[in-house]
Amino acid sequence: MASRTKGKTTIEVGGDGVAVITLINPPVNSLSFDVLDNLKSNYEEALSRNDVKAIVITGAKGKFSGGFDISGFGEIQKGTRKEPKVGYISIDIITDLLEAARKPSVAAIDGLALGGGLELSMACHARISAPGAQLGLPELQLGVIPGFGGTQRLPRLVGLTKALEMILTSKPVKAEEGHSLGLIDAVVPPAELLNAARRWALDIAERRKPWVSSVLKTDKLPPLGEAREILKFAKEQTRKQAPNMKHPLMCLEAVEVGIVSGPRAGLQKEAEVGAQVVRLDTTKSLIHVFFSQRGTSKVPGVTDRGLVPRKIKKVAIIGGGLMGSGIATALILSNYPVVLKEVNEKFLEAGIGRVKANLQSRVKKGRMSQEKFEKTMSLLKGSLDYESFRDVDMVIEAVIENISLKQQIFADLEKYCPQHCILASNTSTIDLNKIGERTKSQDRIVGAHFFSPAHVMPLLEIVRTDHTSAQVIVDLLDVGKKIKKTPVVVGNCTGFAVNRMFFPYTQAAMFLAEHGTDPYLIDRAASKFGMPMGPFRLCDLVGFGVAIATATQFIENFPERTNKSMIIPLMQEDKRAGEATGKGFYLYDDKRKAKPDPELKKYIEKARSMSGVSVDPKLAKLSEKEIIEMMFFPVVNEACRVFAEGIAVKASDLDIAGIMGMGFPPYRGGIMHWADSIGSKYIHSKLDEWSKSYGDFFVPCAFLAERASKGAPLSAPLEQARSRL
Ligand SMILES: C[C@H](O)CC(=O)SCCNC(=O)CCNC(=O)[C@H](O)C(C)(C)COP(=O)(O)OP(=O)(O)OC[C@H]1O[C@@H](n2cnc3c(N)ncnc32)[C@H](O)[C@@H]1OP(=O)(O)O
Repeated sequence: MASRTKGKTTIEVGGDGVAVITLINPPVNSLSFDVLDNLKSNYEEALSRNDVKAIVITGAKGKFSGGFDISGFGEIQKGTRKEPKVGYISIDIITDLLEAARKPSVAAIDGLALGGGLELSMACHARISAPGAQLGLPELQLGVIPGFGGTQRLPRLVGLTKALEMILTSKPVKAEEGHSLGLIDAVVPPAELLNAARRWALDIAERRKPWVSSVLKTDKLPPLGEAREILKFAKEQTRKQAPNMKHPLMCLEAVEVGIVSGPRAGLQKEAEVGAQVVRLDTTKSLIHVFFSQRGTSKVPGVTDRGLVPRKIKKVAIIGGGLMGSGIATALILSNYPVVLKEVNEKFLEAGIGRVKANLQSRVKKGRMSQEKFEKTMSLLKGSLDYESFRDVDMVIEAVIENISLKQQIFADLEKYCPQHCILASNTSTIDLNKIGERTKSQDRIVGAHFFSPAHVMPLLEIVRTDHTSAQVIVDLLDVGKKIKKTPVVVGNCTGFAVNRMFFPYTQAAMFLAEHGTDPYLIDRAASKFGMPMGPFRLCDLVGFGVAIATATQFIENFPERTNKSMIIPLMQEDKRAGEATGKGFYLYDDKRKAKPDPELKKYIEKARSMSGVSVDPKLAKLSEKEIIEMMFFPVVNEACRVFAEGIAVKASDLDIAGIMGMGFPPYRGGIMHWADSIGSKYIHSKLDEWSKSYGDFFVPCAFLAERASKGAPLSAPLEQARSRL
């Protein structure tokens, strides 16, 4: 059992005969076991008291509930909490005690009702909401299923198709949409919420309003044949979109049982499936990702010092290329006024044009109104000089990767920007100490490494040097959150965390191709493993220019463990440089669809002969599992180095960096979490074996060797405070 209580509920009975039960468990009133125990006692009290005619359930401080306390799943997985009897919460408490009670209840929803929170409200006999509240069942995203009756009640309230959409996408709807769907009975201003809910509850008690048990509704359900077709289609889509996960299909089974055999059988099935999914590896990984993602903005020695983020009122961006314009888009979308500086009118116009195009694509997709487009664009000003930099609070430099150019820019910035201004660079490879060499402002120099396209990709690497002040990091963490990025704070080194960890991924792929493994098989194996695309398709997407520039940095900085391959340079000589040129490892049609190219063999054979490599019969016949190991164990090896060097504060930060920056499948929990699921001993032994046959690229690092010798997890914190940060 958990040692301290987490959250509670209170009950207050008014003169009108309404008992108001309030969920209290900051910050999101999650439904911990303690809250649920209290809720049960308060409900029983309300039902037994003669002065109570009806019940209202609400959440403290403007939030109904963020759902079941997710850490409870972790406790069950680790065995530190005894699992409640199957169906105890969803059937015994929520259905038989709450919904079947002889006194009506109304949910008064403000802020959010997610997961178990929405499910609890659906068991009430009506739901009143404040405008804008978020309503959703995001459980699948966490690897679990709606387990408090959501698989049964949501289809009965909003119809099967809409319910499946909400469950399968995990996307919430706003209260207003919920109202039109039939999920919410009335939307009222926040100040009137509680009184409106009290009146509604009394109206039900006195039969002036209908007494609806959602679980017994049938009017929104399609006829059985149609329902089976809808479910069949949903299952097919799910198998296609989430082939490596079991829980979405298990969830659909619970929905199906409810429709075919009735809600009681459905609730029972949901409870059984709910208990099973908690033990799945994919679920453990997704829950790890939930907490790790929130953990990235907790940086020891920085965020625990009571520093308050300063207000960033205006930001300047230098360079309106792909990155600069993407960063500008991300900032204006979150209401930051931005000055975009370029070297001449033509480039400036092109940069502003790119921002415009980014926003226009939202308007086209119906995700932004024309009015909002104009308002957002009005936050962007162009400039050809530094005059407008005199009142900016932050500058982000996003020019080409040229050290002396960057040094000049930072020296200029020091002259023109106010003393408090944060001086950030979006460099992906260059040492920040070198960039700031010609200034005396080292404490306010920081890396703000965005991933392309910057207004879409969710990761922001915040790179600090030994001199960057904690205040600057706190400020940038706050900006990151405001522009809806997941920030990860990392140390200064070539490639920082993401590029450095994942460089061996492409390196290993080139090595295998040169030694006889089919590149298209490699890409297929990577996609099946869960990567958004394989390494060769990725090289085509980023373009060979970028691939060669990055490789050069790595070869210079880590010569002992880089595998030099001529495949890409040879293709580039022939003007095939990736998707932008219509061909690279693949051929591309007008719709950018990739098709394998038989000509590729020619380049690989030539590269092979230039490097004096011959086909290795063993490597030419690798299974998909072996391909994955040979590509990802070197990634694990580099991640270990990054961790051991203190470039990342926590192993879980590397998990998030890889998931958000490279698309490593979240249901594998991130690179370090995945490695630990395999075991340091096995990974070490494989790398060791390959290094003996194939050279230094595979040599396991000292950190990995040490952990393997002890059988210790790779993600365990460093024993000594060796962090450079
Ligand atoms: C049986 C049931 O069907 C199963 C369930 O209900 S599973 C739970 C379903 N609910 C969810 O998936 C919602 C998860 N939470 C969220 O999406 C977001 O936290 C939110 C939209 C509620 C709020 O977002 P935001 O304001 O950005 O705050 P965010 O930083 O994410 O969370 C604030 C804190 O609340 C915690 N938290 C949020 N939801 C939680 C939950 N359901 N359980 C436990 N902790 C939760 C976060 O871990 C974080 O803690 P920290 O401050 O110590 O890092």
